[in-house]
Amino acid sequence: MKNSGEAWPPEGTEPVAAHPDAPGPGTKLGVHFSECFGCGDEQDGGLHMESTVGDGLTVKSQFTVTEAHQGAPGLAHGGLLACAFDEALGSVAGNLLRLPAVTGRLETDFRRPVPVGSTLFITATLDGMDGRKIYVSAEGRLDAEDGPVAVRARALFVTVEFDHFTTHGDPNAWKKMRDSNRVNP
Ligand SMILES: CCCCCCCCCCCC(=O)SCCNC(=O)CCNC(=O)[C@H](O)C(C)(C)COP(=O)(O)OP(=O)(O)OC[C@H]1O[C@@H](n2cnc3c(N)ncnc32)[C@H](O)[C@@H]1OP(=O)(O)O
Repeated sequence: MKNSGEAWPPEGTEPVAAHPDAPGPGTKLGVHFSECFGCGDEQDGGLHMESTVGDGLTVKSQFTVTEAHQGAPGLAHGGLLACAFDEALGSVAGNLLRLPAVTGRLETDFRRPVPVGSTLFITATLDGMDGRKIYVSAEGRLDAEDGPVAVRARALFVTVEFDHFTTHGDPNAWKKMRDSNRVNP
């Protein structure tokens, strides 16, 4: 991944294999939580991203930019693009490792404007782990798998215990997510 700044992944990162129970290449991932801003189908203003496991340690996601996602007129808001990458990067970490984790650090490089009506084809890759630290990176191409690169991102996710979500979040929403059988705690 050609980002600016230091080497990626950092020294000390170890390669990882997908969890034996991780979904295989070609598996459509669906919605992990119906109210998630990134993928939820009960979140009207959300990004409604769709993701599929790719080859190797990748997840492929698509995000179509609508008028609800504008910053400048006719162009996607950079913060929402960062959100799309947070979702894609979290999906590759969570689905392939089957570990609960949260975003600790997220970097984005915006290389081209992303117009309303366009679709970003995002490929997120699991780069490795160092203890609780999970390193992931992604690039988003405009309107086709082989379109021009519009956004690159990389992130550090940190594994947490499940009580992170019930202690700091909404236990009832967590129960709703478990009951929907869309995530595997
Ligand atoms: C099927 C499922 C689908 C799942 C699909 C999911 C898709 C959804 C994706 C959206 C995900 C999100 O937005 S999550 C929401 C946004 N993120 C958050 O709310 C996280 C808020 N932050 C925190 O709760 C905390 O800071 C933690 C948990 C990240 C870390 O706290 P901690 O548990 O006390 O651990 P701590 O010792 O501080 O950090 C552990 C190690 O990580 C390093 N570390 C921590 N933060 C950073 C950082 N920003 N930059 C560099 N390094 C960091 C530390 O130096 C340390 O390294 P060393 O000493 O070990 O070397």
